[in-house]
Amino acid sequence: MKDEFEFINRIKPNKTHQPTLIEGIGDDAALIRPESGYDDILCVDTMVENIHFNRKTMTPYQIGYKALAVNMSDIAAMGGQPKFYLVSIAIPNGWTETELDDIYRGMSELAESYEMDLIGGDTVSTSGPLTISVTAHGRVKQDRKLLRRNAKPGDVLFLTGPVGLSAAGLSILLEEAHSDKPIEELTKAHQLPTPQVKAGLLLSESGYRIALNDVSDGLASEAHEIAEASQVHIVIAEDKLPTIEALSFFDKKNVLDWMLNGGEDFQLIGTVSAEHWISLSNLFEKNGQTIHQIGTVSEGPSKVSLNSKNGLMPIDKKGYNHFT
Ligand SMILES: Nc1ncnc2c1ncn2[C@@H]1O[C@H](COP(=O)(O)OP(=O)(O)OP(=O)(O)O)[C@@H](O)[C@H]1O
Ligand SMILES: Cc1ncc(C[n+]2csc(CCOP(=O)(O)O)c2C)c(N)n1
Ligand SMILES: [Mg+2]
Ligand SMILES: [Mg+2]
Ligand SMILES: [Mg+2]
Repeated sequence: MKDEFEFINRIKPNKTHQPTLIEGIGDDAALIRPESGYDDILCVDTMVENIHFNRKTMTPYQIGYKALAVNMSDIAAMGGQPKFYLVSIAIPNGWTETELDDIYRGMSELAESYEMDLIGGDTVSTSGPLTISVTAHGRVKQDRKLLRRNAKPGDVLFLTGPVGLSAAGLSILLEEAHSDKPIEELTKAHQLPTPQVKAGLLLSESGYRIALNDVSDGLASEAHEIAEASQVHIVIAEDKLPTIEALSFFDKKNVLDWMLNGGEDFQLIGTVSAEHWISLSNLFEKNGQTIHQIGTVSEGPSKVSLNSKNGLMPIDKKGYNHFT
């Protein structure tokens, strides 16, 4: 890159969507106006080259798209509507201007479909790997937030869609797993995950008491987070886990491990009272969204078990961990 100022001018959006934006890119910081009746949601997730992606697994466009998608997923997991984002990027030598533009194109095309505005960020050089950190802002109606601590014994455990696809896709991209059958759905799930914003909004608008989490580290790990925050025992029924045909081309043991511990699927896992489950699933059907019951919630102590044909077995918080 010749000059970071020229770069910032290039990535600056030439139009914005959100009426609550007062000042976007260009001053010391962005200004947004709070909206009465809503709480603001703020989150940040970072992607680091060789940890979250490498040159073989993701194109620059996909890196940008996913860096924003994972943050929209956390907004969705709070039941929120995403509104704004900021991007901090540390760029090593060797990345071309075209590649950097492609990273931003990946973000802006995803942002555009949700009318999210880029309102700031930071651009630095680094002697380390490319690192991109996206801060997202969203809003949720006051008192409609969907917290991990909301689960209660007797609840239904649900999932918005199949998991394990991203881990399968990653294994294929890393050439650890192979199949002659069509597997594009798996690699795409890894590279261009869809944040479940519409599902999160439906869950929030339902008005029911809902515990919710997005599947970034793996189904088992996210279920543990709900179990710990709510002090409950979560039971996942193996035969109720939704799947897709492309996963059936792989060894069953691998598939179960991808499903439970793979992560990066960004589906939403949550709980709702048994009383409200049918009307919630009807609401999803009416709105063209999927939701599946995958288990139940019972009295603590907090733990997660898998109910399979071998009986009930406790499962560990074995998902992705950066330091083990
Ligand atoms: N370095 C940090 N400093 C302050 N708070 C942090 C830090 N890292 C995580 N947190 C906070 O800890 C909580 C859990 O974060 P975590 O990153 O595990 O959630 P997540 O984004 O849902 O998961 P993932 O990062 O796997 O997508 C959040 O409230 C987050 O803001
Ligand atoms: C090249 C390559 N190797 C391994 C992985 C797997 N991986 C990395 S981070 C993560 C969990 C979410 O991270 P975080 O907790 O930081 O949100 C997973 C499953 C990958 N994506 N790319
Ligand atoms: Mg995080
Ligand atoms: Mg999350
Ligand atoms: Mg996250």
